[in-house]
Amino acid sequence: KEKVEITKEQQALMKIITDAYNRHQIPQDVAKKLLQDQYSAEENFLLLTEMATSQVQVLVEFTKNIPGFLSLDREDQIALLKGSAVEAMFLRSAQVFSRKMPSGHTEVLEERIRKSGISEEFITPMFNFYKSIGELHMVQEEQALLTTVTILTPDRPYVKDQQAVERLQETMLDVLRKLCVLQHPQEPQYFARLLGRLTELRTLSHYHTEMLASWRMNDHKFTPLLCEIWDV
Ligand SMILES: O=C(NC1CCCCC1)[C@H](C1CCCCC1)n1c(-c2ccc(-n3cccn3)nc2)nc2cc(F)c(F)cc21
Repeated sequence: KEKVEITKEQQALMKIITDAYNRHQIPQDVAKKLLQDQYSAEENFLLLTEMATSQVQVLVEFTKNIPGFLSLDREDQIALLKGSAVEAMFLRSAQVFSRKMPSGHTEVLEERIRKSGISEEFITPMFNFYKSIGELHMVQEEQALLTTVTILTPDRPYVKDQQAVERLQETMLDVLRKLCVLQHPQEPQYFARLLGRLTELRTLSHYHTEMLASWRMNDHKFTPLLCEIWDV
């Protein structure tokens, strides 16, 4: 049985990333807001654009804390942020949905999201993803590292020095792999399952432009930042 051990440096790296991940949270809790009231499709769309805009700002702050990120080529930093913003948003949404809530709250939240204005065809893949993330019962270190691995994806459009990004991502994958073995000793395939979710996440993120366009309302308005990030 191979002895898996997280080194001192890896421990420090994990702490930096997890602290940054927890520090850079969405200011106001969107789940609470959705549980409090039922909104129209227009109000929900506005809420989504507000939440997504502040999430991008939070994502930028978070990436500054990823050791090595700021040493990457400046334009590559932008390419990585632009390329991962939608995935990071769906990943965060999945983590919000999977949080332990008082009984019955998750069902109400699911109902509110189903009726929010998103067109039917995207609801199933979205909730399939949310539930598959929930089933993993990730600890916060795993959540933070998984988001970091998503941001450090070398094959995003316009990345010039892919090797530099690959080296950083591999450093994070090594820590995540060890953490998975230590946190889920009964499940040797856990790390592989976790990475499999990133494939599901990329597929879901391909729908996001259509999801926006098909939101049950006319005249979709976006913030300037979202126009940059969402290609709308
Ligand atoms: O605000 C949300 N997510 C934020 C974004 C930033 C980080 C935190 C969460 C939304 C929300 C806006 C109001 C209506 C109802 C949905 N949300 C979503 C969601 C739904 C659709 C999209 N689309 C992206 C492109 C097209 N659709 N994105 C996120 N899933 C959620 C899961 C929750 F538990 C949940 F609580 C909210 C969730």
